[in-house]
Amino acid sequence: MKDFIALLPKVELHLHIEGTLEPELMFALAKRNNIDIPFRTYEEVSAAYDFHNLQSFLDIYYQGANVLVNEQDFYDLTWAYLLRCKADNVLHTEIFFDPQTHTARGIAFDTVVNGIYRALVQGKQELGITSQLIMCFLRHLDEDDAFVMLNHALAHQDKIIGVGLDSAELGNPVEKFERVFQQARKHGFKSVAHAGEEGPASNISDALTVLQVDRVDHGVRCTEDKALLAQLIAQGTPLTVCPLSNTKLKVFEHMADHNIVKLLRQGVCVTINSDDPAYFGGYMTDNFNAVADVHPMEKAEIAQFTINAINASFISAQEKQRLLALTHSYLAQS
Ligand SMILES: Nc1ncnc2[nH]cnc12
Ligand SMILES: [Zn+2]
Repeated sequence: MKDFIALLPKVELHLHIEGTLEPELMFALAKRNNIDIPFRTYEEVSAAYDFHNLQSFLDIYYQGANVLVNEQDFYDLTWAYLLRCKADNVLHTEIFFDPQTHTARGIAFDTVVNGIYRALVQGKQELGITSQLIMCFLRHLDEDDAFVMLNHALAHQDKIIGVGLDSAELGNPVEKFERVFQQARKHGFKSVAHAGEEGPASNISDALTVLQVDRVDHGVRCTEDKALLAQLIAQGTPLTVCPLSNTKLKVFEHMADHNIVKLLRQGVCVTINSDDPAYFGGYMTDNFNAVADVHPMEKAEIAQFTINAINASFISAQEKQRLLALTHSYLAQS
């Protein structure tokens, strides 16, 4: 099955670009920008990446992002991720970025977006990988700050397809962001939100009713509410699930406990994604393998994750047809 997974066409819908910062690039950028980081060796990094919940990860993740200063740094980060996509046969990717992590340190919004976007344009030209950008609001910050970001995003609407919501779920209900999401939707942005990762199933319902999101990021705790689960199936609401992230952050103790395959078989539109691959131990192919290793599946079931991701993506109907045809033909040949 490993060979089948390696060459399977893939679409990624849940990827934080700041979460692709590999230790090697972190060291190089720290040196280039003269930034102090608390690690000197790979051993120190891997010891620090021993997370017990979401917050213990977020503390390290925001600290790592401090090495990103200039446009070239954001370009280098994104280009390195696109090379991983190429290696994993990811044909299309929808990438989150967290501007507030950078503007709070005095980095201009334009520096962040322009650096990332330059790599994405090159990725399309040289690697044939298509992409979209989704700007996330940090849910531990306030509404005013989110509106400042939305105004920045409006000036870059040619580059940004949607808005999202990430960071600490517990203690930060979505109501704070109802108006900013409403405004974003009025301007034509798509919307997504992290919900039901660490927080209860009611956070998923709130993301759907209060924020009216097009997709739910994670959403794995939907099984705690049978009516919600039935609604997700009936409405075909996509969940962007991140298996290695979930076990690293102890949402599930072991991959064998993970509910993604059960959800797939129940007819939920679940997809496989890497979230913050530099921190969680793997990119797309690694995530597919981690699931398939302990949850035996037919090839058609594994390919269904890609089919779901294509259908759930923010690409044109024509582009969806092209990717679906590629995936079906790969499955038929193998
Ligand atoms: N898994 C995750 N949950 C919430 N916020 C995040 N930011 C980066 N990764 C995240
Ligand atoms: Zn995430």
